Amino acid sequence: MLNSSVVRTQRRNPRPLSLGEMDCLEPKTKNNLTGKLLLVASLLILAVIVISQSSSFTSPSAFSQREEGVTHVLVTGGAGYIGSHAALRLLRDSYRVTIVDNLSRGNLGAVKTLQRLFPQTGRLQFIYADLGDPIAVEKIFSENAFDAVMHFAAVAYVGESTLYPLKYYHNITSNTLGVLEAMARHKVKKLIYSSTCATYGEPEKMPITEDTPQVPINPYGKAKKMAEDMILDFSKNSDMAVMILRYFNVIGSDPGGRLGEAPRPELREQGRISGACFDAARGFIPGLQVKGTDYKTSDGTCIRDYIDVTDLVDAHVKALEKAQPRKVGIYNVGTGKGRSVKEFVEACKKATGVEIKVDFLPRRPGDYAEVYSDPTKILKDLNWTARFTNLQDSLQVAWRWQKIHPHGYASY
Ligand SMILES: O=c1ccn([C@@H]2O[C@H](COP(=O)(O)OP(=O)(O)O[C@H]3OC[C@@H](O)[C@H](O)[C@H]3O)[C@@H](O)[C@H]2O)c(=O)[nH]1
Repeated sequence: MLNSSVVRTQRRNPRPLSLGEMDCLEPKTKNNLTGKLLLVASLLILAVIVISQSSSFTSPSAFSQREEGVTHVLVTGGAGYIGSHAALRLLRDSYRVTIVDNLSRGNLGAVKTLQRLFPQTGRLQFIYADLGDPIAVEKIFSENAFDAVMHFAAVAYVGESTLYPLKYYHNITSNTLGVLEAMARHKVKKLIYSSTCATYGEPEKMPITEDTPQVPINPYGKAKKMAEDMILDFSKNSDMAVMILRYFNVIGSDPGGRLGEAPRPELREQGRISGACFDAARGFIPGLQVKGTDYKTSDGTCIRDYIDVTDLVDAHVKALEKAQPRKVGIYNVGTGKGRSVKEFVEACKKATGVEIKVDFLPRRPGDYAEVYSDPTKILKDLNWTARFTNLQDSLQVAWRWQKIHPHGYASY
């Protein structure tokens, strides 16, 4: 729920937002009086902006034209955990970035942080829009000259996908189709697509190479696989440069402490192991629930390949640089090492310094026993390899941010 009709209009008719306007997108408070005061303040801010045509407001025209030597990247889902880290890296490397996000899973605080870090006109703009809205998507592509798209925007919880499969097919598969069609209409030449190891399902042979058959076993993996298939079919008769990155399990956060993975209390039941670990360490939940102890693995718990978000965004930038017209590159992005959930829990205890209580539960629907990557191809082709491979260190970096932001970007 957002706090003004202005905001609803904004999502239907998207345009870049200034920092002041972004305040209108903050979640509605439960306290009525505070809510009304916020609404009045927001409207006043909007009025001031409209009257003064604020000079600090990043000019949209800078984004509507190409500039020699500057690559303009549309980062969908750029307010989210991985997307915001990618935007930070792109901005650091002097790319021009347009973030599009519907803030359903993303965080305005991440965008504001980026705006504060990169206040220069023409570097970063934020558009509040839903990729499921074809009119909004067309407007975004017709008013901006993108050189590339990094398509992160997606719901991404395996457990949730088993409960609400249609949400996943809509948000992942259908929205990717919309983005792809808009890219084709507006001749955007490069696509870096966020795919997942969940597209492989439960392979018989480990480690997983890019040639391992994709047999997804949950709606999340199936929705991503269908999106991949659409992209691959389209690319057969297109000059688009395509890179499909299949991430393994992403952890960690910006070593500079500027960004992190904001907790999502409303999705706690379906959340990822890293979020559960930090919630348990903070005392927000009574303990960490290990879901499944009877898998055919060394200690009975699932094996995953945990990849640090800093390494992951590095893979994106390398993919962007190396993407070639009429070519598709498909790469696993992982460390090549499998760690059990029990090992993860031990690393989490050490990283947080909290003796977390652990409960052992039955299996979670949609889970596969063991996945870890063979990252040989990405090393060979893109000269990329994971550098942050110590689980405890990655969790410690993330914990530093989590401790300062127990309620995500809302808490300072
Ligand atoms: O509270 C929890 C959460 C998770 N787990 C277990 O931890 C393991 C990892 O689960 P997560 O939910 O963190 O991650 P998943 O492996 O299901 O998928 C993850 O990796 C691939 C990405 O593309 C997905 O977006 C991401 O959700 C599973 O075995 C799961 O059952 C728990 O034991 N307890």
